Amino acid sequence: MLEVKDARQVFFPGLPDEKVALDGLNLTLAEGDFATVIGSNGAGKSTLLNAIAGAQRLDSGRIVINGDDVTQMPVHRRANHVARVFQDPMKGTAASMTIAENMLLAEMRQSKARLRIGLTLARRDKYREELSYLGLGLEDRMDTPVSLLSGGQRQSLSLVMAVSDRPDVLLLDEHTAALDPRTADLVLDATLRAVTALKLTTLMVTHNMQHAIDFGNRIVMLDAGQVIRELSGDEKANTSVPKLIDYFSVKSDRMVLGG
Ligand SMILES: Nc1ncnc2c1ncn2[C@@H]1O[C@H](COP(=O)(O)OP(=O)(O)OP(=O)(O)O)[C@@H](O)[C@H]1O
Repeated sequence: MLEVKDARQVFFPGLPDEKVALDGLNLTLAEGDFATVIGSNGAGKSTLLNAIAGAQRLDSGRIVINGDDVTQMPVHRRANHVARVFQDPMKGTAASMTIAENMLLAEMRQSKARLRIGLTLARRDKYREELSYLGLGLEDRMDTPVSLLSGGQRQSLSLVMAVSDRPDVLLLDEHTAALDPRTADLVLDATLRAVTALKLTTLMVTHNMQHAIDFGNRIVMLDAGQVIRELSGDEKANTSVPKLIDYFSVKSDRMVLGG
């Protein structure tokens, strides 16, 4: 379960270019919820993910994961709870290391217990099996340096690494935005399979409204650092891209009119 309580984050406070990125944002995801997060540029999506991952300390408010208050927990300790896949395929993996070495690194980082370092046969078997679920043949290229993989293969590897230790919360930060449509679909398929099989509590930021509708069980709409609307159940099932766009324009009209 993920709870974001009264999260507030202001950049350059008191200065002329002050930016209120999170304005008392509240959000609760139950265990296994898969929420897509949409909002216009500057709505606060990345700041929200940074706050949950610990990359950014909140000015005020709290982040609670499975009942543990992690607000003050540094990013490296939060890696036991939170996994993240970024938009840039170059960001989640180490280019000069092989696929297997990258997976070992991820395992060491996420592990809740102290692990013995080393690419044992047992580990290689486990990695091979995890990679095989992608259906990309990466399990036969475990000693290939990651620099030789395509963006889509690299992003798929990032996903496998992120979910391998079943994180309490999975953050997907526009993780298919930099891929061509066919590869994006492959990575999204793999995402859906992993999130469903492992029942992961997931937040997926996307600028693609159709993806926001097609994936997950909830849609979270952000505007000006707040959740302005959430859709789930029948409301989500019956929504459409024009309806989502309408919700945003209604909100902007209100803001313009000061309502
Ligand atoms: N490190 C920073 N320093 C200063 N201002 C920032 C910083 N990060 C974000 N902001 C500001 O905070 C606000 C929210 O930004 P954020 O990146 O969270 O929005 P977003 O919804 O992810 O936007 P986008 O869709 O463009 O990625 C914006 O006004 C942005 O300019």
